Amino acid sequence: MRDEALVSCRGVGRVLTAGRRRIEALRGVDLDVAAGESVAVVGRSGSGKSTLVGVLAALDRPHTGRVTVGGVDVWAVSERERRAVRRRFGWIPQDALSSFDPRYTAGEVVAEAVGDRGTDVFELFARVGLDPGMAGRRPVTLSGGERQRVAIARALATDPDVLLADEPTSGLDVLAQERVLDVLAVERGHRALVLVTHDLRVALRLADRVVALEEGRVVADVPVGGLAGAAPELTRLLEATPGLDH
Ligand SMILES: Nc1ncnc2c1ncn2[C@@H]1O[C@H](COP(=O)(O)OP(=O)(O)OP(=O)(O)O)[C@@H](O)[C@H]1O
Repeated sequence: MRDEALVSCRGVGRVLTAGRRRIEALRGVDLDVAAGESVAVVGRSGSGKSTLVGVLAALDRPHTGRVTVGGVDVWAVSERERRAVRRRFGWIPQDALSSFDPRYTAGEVVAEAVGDRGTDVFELFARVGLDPGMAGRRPVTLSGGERQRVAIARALATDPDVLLADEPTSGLDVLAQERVLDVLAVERGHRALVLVTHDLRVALRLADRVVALEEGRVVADVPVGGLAGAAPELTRLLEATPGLDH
């Protein structure tokens, strides 16, 4: 493990089963994320990106290997200690709406995450570019992009060391995507960011490093500056991304 790694995976494997099918969703994954570092995880559908995020956040237990967060071996400690590890992560799901309690207003969704921390909910709304007047609305009445920004405000409510975003702009129109990316760009560097994306342009804009998965394996782990001429998986993604100069 590099000394500066905040989150570290070594030899991580995770097997999922669907009926009789046994899927090795992750195989021997080694990955380090340093404090304040921004890492994009790319790869085609089913390559294991979401599974990796669940393992990084200490939510899902790997079947092989080890995950450490801040030097804590996540699955070797008590459940209580693991919960403390989980609080270091802020989770921005792909589908914000289904992650909200339907009984809550947008403000209540964020207030619940704030808990007794004393952070101002309206300030969090302003930070993600939402009119504080929206706090009284039910998320179902908000646009997709606004909901996603509520999810970011909720993730920021705990002042996490790591923001985990799983396809945070999927299904949004271009303008809404831009707004979400702008909000994440402000957080970049202040805390670590692990961003799952299909879109290499998003990776180039927000990440310091790009990690590519293929069939559960890390096939490339390169600084953004060194993308051109990198591993074949990345080259294919670059070629498949329209409008990219490379
Ligand atoms: N709950 C589950 N039960 C069984 N298999 C699963 C489950 N979730 C995912 N898988 C399988 O595990 C593999 C990795 O899935 P994962 O969702 O991590 O990929 P992904 O790269 O995030 O895909 P996508 O880009 O489509 O979200 C895939 O083959 C998927 O079909």
